[in-house]
Amino acid sequence: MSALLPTQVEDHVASRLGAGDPTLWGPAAEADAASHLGWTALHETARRHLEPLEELFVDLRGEGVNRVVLVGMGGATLAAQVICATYGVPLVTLDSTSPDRVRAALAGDLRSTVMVVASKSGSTIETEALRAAVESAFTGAGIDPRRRMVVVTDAGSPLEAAARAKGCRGLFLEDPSVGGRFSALSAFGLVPAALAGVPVLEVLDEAAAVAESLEEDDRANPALVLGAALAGRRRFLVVSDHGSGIVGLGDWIEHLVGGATGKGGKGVVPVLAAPQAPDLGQPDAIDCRLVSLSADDDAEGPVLTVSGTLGALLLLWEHAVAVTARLLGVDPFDEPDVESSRTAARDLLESDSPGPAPAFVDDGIEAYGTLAELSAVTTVHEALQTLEECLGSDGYLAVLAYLDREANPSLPGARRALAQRLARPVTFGWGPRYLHSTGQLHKGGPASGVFLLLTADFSEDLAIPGLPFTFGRLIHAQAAGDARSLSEAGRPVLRLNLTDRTQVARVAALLEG
Ligand SMILES: O=P(O)(O)OC[C@H]1O[C@H](O)[C@H](O)[C@@H](O)[C@@H]1O
Repeated sequence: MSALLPTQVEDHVASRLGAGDPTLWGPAAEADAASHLGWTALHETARRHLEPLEELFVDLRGEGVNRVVLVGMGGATLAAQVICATYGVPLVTLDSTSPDRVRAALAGDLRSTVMVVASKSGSTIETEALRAAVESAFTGAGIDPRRRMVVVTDAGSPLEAAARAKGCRGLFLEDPSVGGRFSALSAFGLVPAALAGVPVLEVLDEAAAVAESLEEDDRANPALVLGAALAGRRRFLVVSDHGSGIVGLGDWIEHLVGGATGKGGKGVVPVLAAPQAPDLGQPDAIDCRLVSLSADDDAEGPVLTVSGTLGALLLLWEHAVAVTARLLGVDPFDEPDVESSRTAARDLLESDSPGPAPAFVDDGIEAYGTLAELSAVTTVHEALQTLEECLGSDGYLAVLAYLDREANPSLPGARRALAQRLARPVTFGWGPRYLHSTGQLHKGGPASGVFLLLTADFSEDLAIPGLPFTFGRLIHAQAAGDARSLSEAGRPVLRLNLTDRTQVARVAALLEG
């Protein structure tokens, strides 16, 4: 697995990365890399946030405010979720445009709530819509939203300007040179976690304790070992947690690996799985086990075992994936295929057209797709078979559910049986969340994925204050927009729209076969 390792040592990749050398990914990526390498020093530079954070924490607690609702998408929220979950500290993350999910988050106790709005760009549509919804809920409850809103964004973003104009309770600015997928140890990871009650200095200290070793041009450097292993022949990274104690790290790894490597037809496809998942039987799968620091590595066969403290692991994976991107010959910091879905969703929101009619309706489930074969089928069962027949011997199936994750907790469980039945890796993502995680990879990575999108009609929609469409319309436009860009990228896509949410169980049973 480590055939690629010696050249990384000879090329001084680790020390050059530590020194912020933008030439590491080749001439085409140099300009982009030059403005995205601030993350390698975050374990030191992010300490500037700690004092103001502590003051704000004490003030808010003094007012009885101890519930943190984090509003944001992808890299703006995933690290804070891992940090809070690992420390066992509650954090409510609002990263869904499902009307049901938004309504549920707003139904919590607003008197004890502070909202953290996190967005690097400050212009992500979901974040904007969710911020408006939470703000209006505060106002409706007789609470001044400015006193309960903390903003984390890049210096100079439109969100900074809006936060200043409004006069919100806290404003934490991050350095725009920190690449979004590499921002775990920045204000994006630290601010929500600290306000929720995590002693975040510990996380920075853990990262600082390993930082030097990750920059050593040495064959034993774990970032080089991991980075080289991910860039080998095997294209599926099956990540399973064997008691690492780091809760939710897989979701964060999925976003980092998918977004940083999945482009130009290349990339590593992350698959989050339980131990002994059927996906591991495939010859092109890497068995990557997250283990606890004390675990013995007694695994047999080609297995990657990764352990460390939380801060160390966040920094290790960032360094490793930057190395993998170099070996694959891609720019880890760009996302050339993310915009197409956003544009398609915007077009759909602006259009008055009702959109294409379903290919067929089977007992209340509407099937949409561009596969020519769909015109010959009339049942969901046959449509799924048609999609599955598109799966090549090097392919994967992605199930992408634009549903309320809290209301459908068992749906991801269908993944295992499906992987067993298809004898190919299967990934599962919640929409629109995955658009900001594996969305880049699905459209721009290896052209071997086939896609099943699940959407649903909502019995009760929800208005978005200040925007001319509802959350229900937004989530449908996002799903249909991604289906369109996946099809345009040549990927087989089937979208099933459930007109009644009880049909989730029927679809899950069909998937399990
Ligand atoms: O932080 P924001 O600018 O709101 O961006 C949120 C997310 O948007 C995009 O989808 C990127 O692919 C993600 O890496 C990013 O985390």
